Amino acid sequence: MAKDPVRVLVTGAAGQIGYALVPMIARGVMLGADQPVILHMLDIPPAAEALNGVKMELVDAAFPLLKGVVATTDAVEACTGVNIAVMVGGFPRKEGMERKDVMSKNVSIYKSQASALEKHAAANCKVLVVANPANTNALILKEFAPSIPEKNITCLTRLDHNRALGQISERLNVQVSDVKNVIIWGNHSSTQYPDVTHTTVNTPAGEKPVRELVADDQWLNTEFITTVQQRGAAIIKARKLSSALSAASSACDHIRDWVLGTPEGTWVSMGVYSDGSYNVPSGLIYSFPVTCKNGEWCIVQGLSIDEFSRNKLDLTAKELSEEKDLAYSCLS
Ligand SMILES: NC(=O)c1ccc[n+]([C@@H]2O[C@H](COP(=O)([O-])OP(=O)(O)OC[C@H]3O[C@@H](n4cnc5c(N)ncnc54)[C@H](O)[C@@H]3O)[C@@H](O)[C@H]2O)c1
Ligand SMILES: O=C(O)C[C@H](O)C(=O)O
Repeated sequence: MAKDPVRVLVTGAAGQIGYALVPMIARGVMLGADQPVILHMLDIPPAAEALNGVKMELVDAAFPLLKGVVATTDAVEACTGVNIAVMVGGFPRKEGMERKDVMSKNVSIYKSQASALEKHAAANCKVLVVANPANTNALILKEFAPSIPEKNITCLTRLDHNRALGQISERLNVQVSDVKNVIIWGNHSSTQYPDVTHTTVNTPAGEKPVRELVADDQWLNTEFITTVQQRGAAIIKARKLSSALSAASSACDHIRDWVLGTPEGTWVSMGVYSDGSYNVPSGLIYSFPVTCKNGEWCIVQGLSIDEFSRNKLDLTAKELSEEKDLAYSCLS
């Protein structure tokens, strides 16, 4: 029997990530090749004509799984009945701007959209915040939508996770699909900590630790980390636009694994509400290693944290606490 369609909201759908993301969702990349979808696309009035153009293209592409499209500038109409909300709408970082510069523009958007989601989304709607500052926008959304369970509000650090996998794959000249269990700790910013302590590579001789195969701790502890931390800025410098196809693809990975589950023995990185695990202060949206099953994520427990890692976990937590204070000062 055919499945009922799932309603997926994409905010900022007329923007560049939106343009890459909506066809992926309509093709089944996010929820599976047997899952029909109804797309809800929200943007602001100046982008209404462009949004309508995206809707026209979705019709023209004749996606078999796409059972309907709502394209609107009305947040209530956009949020009504949605099962999944991918929050991309906002003001992107331009060359030379720090993420903090975009804070005040974006947190007020997330405060108002929190109310629309809380009142009109389907019960148990899963929320993924992509727009920067992603962790802090997600935290504001959580705080101003108190009836949405905190487990349902997450932010995107899967792009950073995938970037780390990509760097290891290039360095070792192995398939990216053979590398697993990197961790992105903390903020989706240049203080994030890409950690390969527990990362392995599938080789003809079995699974091997990345540290053993790379055999260059100096590179892993310096250049590898900064390359992943600065990758967003490097893309902006090269494209004069922030990353879009990789962000869209990683957003699909994030929701797919959350809804359909992570493969046995594999974890992924998600920005989730901290509960004090790994002595990260509670009350932040912080990226942790998680496994997912039956539509629920769970922080991987018991991983060893050495002194080098501890300092990096604390540094990015400190930045998130400061961002939280700044966000509240922007809102007051
Ligand atoms: N977390 C990540 O890994 C990651 C990666 C890349 C980009 N980003 C962030 O994603 C966001 C979107 O990037 P982009 O390149 O698509 O930007 P973009 O400017 O191309 O698109 C943003 C869209 O949001 C719309 N918008 C603005 N305010 C809105 C509102 N109140 N409601 C609905 N829509 C609104 C704009 O009109 C625009 O169409 C940016 O904040 C960017 O920094 C995050
Ligand atoms: O760094 C940015 O502002 C862009 C985006 O978050 C990215 O990681 O590519």
